[in-house]
Amino acid sequence: MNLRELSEGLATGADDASIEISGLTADSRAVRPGFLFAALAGTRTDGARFVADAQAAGASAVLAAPDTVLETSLPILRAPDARRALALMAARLAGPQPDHIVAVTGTAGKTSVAAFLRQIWARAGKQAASIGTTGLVSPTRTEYGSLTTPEPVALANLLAELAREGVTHVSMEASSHGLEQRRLDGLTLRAAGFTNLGRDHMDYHASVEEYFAAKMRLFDTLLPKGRPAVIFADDRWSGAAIEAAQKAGASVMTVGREGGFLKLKRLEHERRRQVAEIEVVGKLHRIVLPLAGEFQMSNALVAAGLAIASGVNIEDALHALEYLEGAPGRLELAGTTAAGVPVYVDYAHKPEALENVLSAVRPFTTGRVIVVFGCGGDRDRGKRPIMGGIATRLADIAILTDDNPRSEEAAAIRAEVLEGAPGAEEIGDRRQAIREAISRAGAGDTVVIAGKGHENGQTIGAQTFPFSDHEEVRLAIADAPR
Ligand SMILES: CC(=O)N[C@H]1[C@@H](OP(=O)(O)OP(=O)(O)OC[C@H]2O[C@@H](n3ccc(=O)[nH]c3=O)[C@H](O)[C@@H]2O)O[C@H](CO)[C@@H](O)[C@@H]1O[C@H](C)C(=O)N[C@@H](C)C(=O)N[C@H](CCC(=O)O)C(=O)O
Ligand SMILES: Nc1ncnc2c1ncn2[C@@H]1O[C@H](COP(=O)(O)OP(=O)(O)OP(=O)(O)O)[C@@H](O)[C@H]1O
Ligand SMILES: N[C@H](CCC[C@H](N)C(=O)O)C(=O)O
Ligand SMILES: [Mg+2]
Repeated sequence: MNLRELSEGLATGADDASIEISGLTADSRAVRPGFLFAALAGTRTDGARFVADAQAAGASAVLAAPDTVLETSLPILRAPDARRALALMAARLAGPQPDHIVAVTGTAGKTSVAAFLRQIWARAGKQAASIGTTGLVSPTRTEYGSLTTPEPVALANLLAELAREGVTHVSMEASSHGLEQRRLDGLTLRAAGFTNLGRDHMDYHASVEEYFAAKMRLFDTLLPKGRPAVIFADDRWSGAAIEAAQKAGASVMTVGREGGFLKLKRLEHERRRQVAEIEVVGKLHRIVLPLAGEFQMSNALVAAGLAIASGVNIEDALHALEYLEGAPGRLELAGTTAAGVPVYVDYAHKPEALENVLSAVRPFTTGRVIVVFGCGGDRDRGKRPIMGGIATRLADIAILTDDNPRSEEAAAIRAEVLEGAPGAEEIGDRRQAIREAISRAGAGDTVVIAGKGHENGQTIGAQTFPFSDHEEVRLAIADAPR
């Protein structure tokens, strides 16, 4: 595609039809001959500093914001919102995307909703894929991912590839970083969803209001007017989300106990399943959800709402809930000890998630709830004592351990968690902590290993060492004295 076709209506300043553009990137290190390099200001540095590198690597043009100072002989494209222009150009260059793309945002539940929606679609006979924290799952492949919302160029290429492979339905996670950084701006959404808002990423967003506003970009900027916004109705932020979506001209469908479209009338918890009565347009449906934890019922309702919003009929969408499999590492039963103690692995690495998962196991625990938890380094520090408080308040035994310390001193992270968790025991070595929890558990107890979920490595300093909570649980159970 030439520079004129690529930039028409998106950026100005250079529209040379004789320049062929072979690819796009915002990273000078990824530039190949014929690429357009987007020089973007970031959180640590400014892409403008790397224009010479990009040119040396063969870049044919540069895209930048109006006020970015650039020293280069390359043609320069300017756009008021250069990140958005990059996403739109990436989509234009990559080619057609699947017809039905649905994105879900919220502090917790995105991965689960995206996975559930893919499963509902698949059961309805659609060629469906999901993209998010746990990677890509499509009818033909499963790939581990590193970001919750991939970067715009990678995302546009992946979507075009999926479309070529025959995928028609894609569910995606929209993280607040992804929304704020315009990673999803090149997508045309059929519908969008909201689960809840809690504390997270206060290192990145200046305030909760700003964090919420970033999430609302999904409705006010990305979702075409008149399309369905499926909103979980029982959260503290539901009212504000409904208002934002309505203001943006979306067709709002609410789900949950307070839901107007899918209304949860009754819910009975069993150890490994829940029985729900859901009212839809005046009719009551009885559903057995084969997953534990009320939050999974909430996620299932959002997913069913989105499936219906994207064309699945009501009966089929609700019936599909009876076959749902949890996303990997989301309140996932990783093993059962000789004494019959269930050991769950869960990705709770933020306050509300930890609170929810510990509350979810309480109803079917006759003995003690034992939790192994920690906090990652180079992330929101404010959540550390809060999570410490939740663990000691809601578990009978709280064992504090390391998550991914990244560049931080692990002991210093633990010290910050301990400020809010005076009663917690401290075992830095995660493997040891898991073994200790399992060896102490007796009949009637429940063990929760929180924080890392599906992750298959532990990042200490700049290195990631192979580590799986699932594997450690299995080994600990196998080695435990009977
Ligand atoms: C904090 C954050 O979100 N950073 C993202 C952001 O980087 P940035 O623009 O701030 O990067 P920067 O280092 O300041 O560099 C500025 C620019 O110079 C460019 N550069 C830099 C060096 C060089 O040699 N050449 C060059 O061109 C960079 O490519 C960049 O475009 O934009 C980059 C390009 O899109 C992202 O890769 C990067 O994500 C990093 C990898 C990251 O870890 N992000 C995490 C926090 C994240 O996005 N998480 C969310 C949410 C997770 C959750 O909800 O729990 C996710 O969606 O995964
Ligand atoms: N609807 C919900 N309400 C509260 N907590 C939830 C909900 N859904 C999931 N959780 C908790 O949050 C954890 C992460 O769930 P999930 O991966 O589905 O969310 P996410 O929004 O994708 O999170 P992340 O941004 O970390 O990828 C779960 O392991 C569980 O502890
Ligand atoms: N997408 C999240 C994952 C956190 C996972 C947790 N195990 C941690 O390391 O804090 C983030 O980058 O903040
Ligand atoms: Mg996720």
